[in-house]
Amino acid sequence: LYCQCTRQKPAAPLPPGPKPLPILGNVANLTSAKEPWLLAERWAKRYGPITYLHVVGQGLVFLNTPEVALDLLDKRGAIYSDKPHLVMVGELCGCENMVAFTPYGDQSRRQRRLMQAAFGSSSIKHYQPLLQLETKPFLRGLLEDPFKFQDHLRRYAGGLTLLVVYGHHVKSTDDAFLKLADECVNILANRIAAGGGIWPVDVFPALKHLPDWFPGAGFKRNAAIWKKKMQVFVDEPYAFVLNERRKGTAKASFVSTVLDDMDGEEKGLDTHQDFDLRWTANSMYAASIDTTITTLSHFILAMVKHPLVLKRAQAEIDAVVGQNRLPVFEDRPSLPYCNAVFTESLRWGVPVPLSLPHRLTEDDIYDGAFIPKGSLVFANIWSILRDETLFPNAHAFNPDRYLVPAPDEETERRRDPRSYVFGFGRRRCPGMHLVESSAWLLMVSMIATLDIGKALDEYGIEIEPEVVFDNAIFRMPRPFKLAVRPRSEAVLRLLSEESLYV
Ligand code: HEM
Repeated sequence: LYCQCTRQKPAAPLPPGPKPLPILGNVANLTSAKEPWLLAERWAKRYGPITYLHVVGQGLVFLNTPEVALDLLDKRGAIYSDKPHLVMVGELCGCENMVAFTPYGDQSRRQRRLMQAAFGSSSIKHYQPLLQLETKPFLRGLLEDPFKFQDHLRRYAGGLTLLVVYGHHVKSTDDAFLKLADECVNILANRIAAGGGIWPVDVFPALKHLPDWFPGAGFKRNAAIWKKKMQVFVDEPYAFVLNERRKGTAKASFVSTVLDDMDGEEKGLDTHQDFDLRWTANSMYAASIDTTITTLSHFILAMVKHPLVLKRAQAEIDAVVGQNRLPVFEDRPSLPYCNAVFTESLRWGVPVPLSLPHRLTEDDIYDGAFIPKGSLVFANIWSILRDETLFPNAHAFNPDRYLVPAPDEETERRRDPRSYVFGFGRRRCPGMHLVESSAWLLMVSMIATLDIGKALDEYGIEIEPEVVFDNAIFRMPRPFKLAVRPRSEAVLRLLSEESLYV
């Protein structure tokens, strides 16, 4: 089949996969999938560690075990780190400079160096006081209107990211940057990248030469509007930091840290660096919102479904922290059960189940199978985190699985979901150290202050949360019903006090 699309003769058989139709390939297999990761899991069970299929000649490869994902995406990272070249998303909407879409090369390496410098594990402690600022407003919002928990999470993730990336403190939902950011993330997720970001112009690139007024060229007119909006979102918060620095009032943030480091250099910022920094900062924002909402929604869902886990975690917090203050990072080593709940939430939720696709830049042979250049390669994180040998009774939410010490370091690494949930290789999530602090803090703060459980219907009968997934990239549950109550009067008093951290 590969020979239908290229005149080259494959050097070995392609990896196994579902039988394709002539020319169209596996279009039918994919379009019917609501939760594509379930389909990928079925193929993994049937065909083994690597699955291959194609859609109109475009190869799609799923890597279904940790070994294969590490061997290819990590060890052969030099050829497995490019991104799909998308005409609509990249060229026409101007997102080609966003980190998650940047082709592999000098630009992507420069962007990742910036993120590593500012968001590497050793830098995160500088942001920890900022992370505490957004906790109380979130908890208050959740108590006021529990059904809107995802709106509160969106506001929380937005506020936190503006703070950490640009040092901008959001004080109300009318905040201009927050509104701009919300609008742009919405355009990106629900307009530009809806349907996986593939548009007819990606299949037939000649369409981009249609005149804007031409019938059917509406996508070009929309792209021009969206591109302009995204540029404002890239420039305005960045200009805010430059201005704050001129006034001497800038807070520590991703942008200010990078600029401070560059001040030491003789020439200051050249145009390249300036361009890289403003786009990299913007990418951090876009990448953090849906991932954070998804991760924390799964934690809340787990608490609704498992009241005994919540009780046990609360008892641990009461013993270590008491009820007169919120947990802080220094408490973390004394909270092993809460840490296990956090780890299990990452595993059970699988926020980005098929990771983001990497594009293979050279033909490759692995374990006797031929993987063609240009294939889009997906790490099947979902199947790895539901693997019964790694995680017995894998569908159950069970923090206890981490409480028995692992016999050795290798087992410890293999059973830690962090080895997988953030992807693999040179495009691995650069926000993972931030999440490790921010999501942990929010989870333990919820555990410390709130009773989270099932909502009751008009007859006082508990409503089982209905769990539905609509998004093909993020495993974000549709908002479900729940009940949230303060654990005590003391909690209410604590939450009404303003934060004094900054
Ligand atoms: C629990 C929350 C999160 C999860 C599960 C997650 C997961 C992922 C995954 C699976 C990828 C694809 C990696 C790959 O291609 O191999 C990714 C990429 C990325 N993530 Fe995250 N992420 C989270 C939060 C964040 C946050 C908070 C930020 C920013 C502050 C962020 C920034 C990024 C960026 C910029 C990329 C693109 C990297 C590249 O292509 O080089 N993520 N993330």
